[in-house]
Amino acid sequence: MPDPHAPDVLAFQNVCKTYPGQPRPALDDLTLRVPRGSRMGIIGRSGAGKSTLVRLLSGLDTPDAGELRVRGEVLGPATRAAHQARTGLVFQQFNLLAQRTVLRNVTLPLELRGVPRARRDALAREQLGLVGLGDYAGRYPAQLSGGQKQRVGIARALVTAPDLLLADEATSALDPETSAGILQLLLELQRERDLTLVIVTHQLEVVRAVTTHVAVLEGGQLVESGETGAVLRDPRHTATRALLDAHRPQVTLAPGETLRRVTLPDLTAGTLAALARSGARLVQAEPHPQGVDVWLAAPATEAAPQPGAVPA
Ligand SMILES: Nc1ncnc2c1ncn2[C@@H]1O[C@H](COP(=O)(O)OP(=O)(O)OP(=O)(O)O)[C@@H](O)[C@H]1O
Repeated sequence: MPDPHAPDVLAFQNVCKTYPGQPRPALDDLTLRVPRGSRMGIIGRSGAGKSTLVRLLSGLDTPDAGELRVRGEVLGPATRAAHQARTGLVFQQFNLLAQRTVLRNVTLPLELRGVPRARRDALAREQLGLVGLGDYAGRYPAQLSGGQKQRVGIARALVTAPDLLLADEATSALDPETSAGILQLLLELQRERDLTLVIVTHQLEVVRAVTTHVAVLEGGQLVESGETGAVLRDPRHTATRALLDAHRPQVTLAPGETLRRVTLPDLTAGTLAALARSGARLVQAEPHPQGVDVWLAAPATEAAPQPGAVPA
């Protein structure tokens, strides 16, 4: 669990950013704290300002106004290089160099820092082992699956031993199963190394599976933030509710089908309303690691069969 008394690792204070020629700010007076050791999810619809927030966090871009503090220091020209040295980045499209082997992709950040070859090879091999790719050092990116490419991306991000990891849509290009493996890996590495993880995603299941805290952006503004469970259970802002509604499962029972078991993310009023709209009737619910397992019955069913009598 993150220590509630630890100093925030990141603090945005009234941060504004407008891109040249744009009528509206991409970030508008953003104030947000990311506790050390937490896993912060940044969500919001397209254009809400998520990638801009990551660009500022990574030191790739600067705010027009306001202040960004990292580990207690204002991020600026004097501190940027040191901040970037302690920050790992994982991208949606992996950003591997095609002409380099897996090993040489992972050693790249160490090369840029002048680490001697034997040392950087040893560190990179160690990282590759940790992400499950110990035998892939000599391969090229084109010879890897999407999930393997992302593992290389994670090894490269962590080879410099950062204490902050920024993941921008790290699993959006992957299928659900591969995605789950990558999230599990991120979770394990975050815990083992006591990393602070900031994860930008449009996938609500990623927020649910991985994050301790969540911040919701809308039109460049922070409209809601807090512990993930609380925000998802009881969303206060219409933008958060709209994001949750967009992810609610649409359950339609086939003609003749009387009962079906499905896993729902939660049983909040929004989910129940979505179920009511779909016409399905909730028969029974029980906890499930990813939410709630529910048995749904068609509305026309006179006497719904008992769940235990129906094969799952
Ligand atoms: N380089 C740029 N030049 C001009 N405008 C930009 C630039 N990058 C982003 N914007 C604008 O800033 C706003 C926020 O964009 P940003 O990419 O941060 O949103 P986002 O939440 O990451 O969106 P998405 O989920 O689609 O990636 C948008 O209105 C976008 O059009």
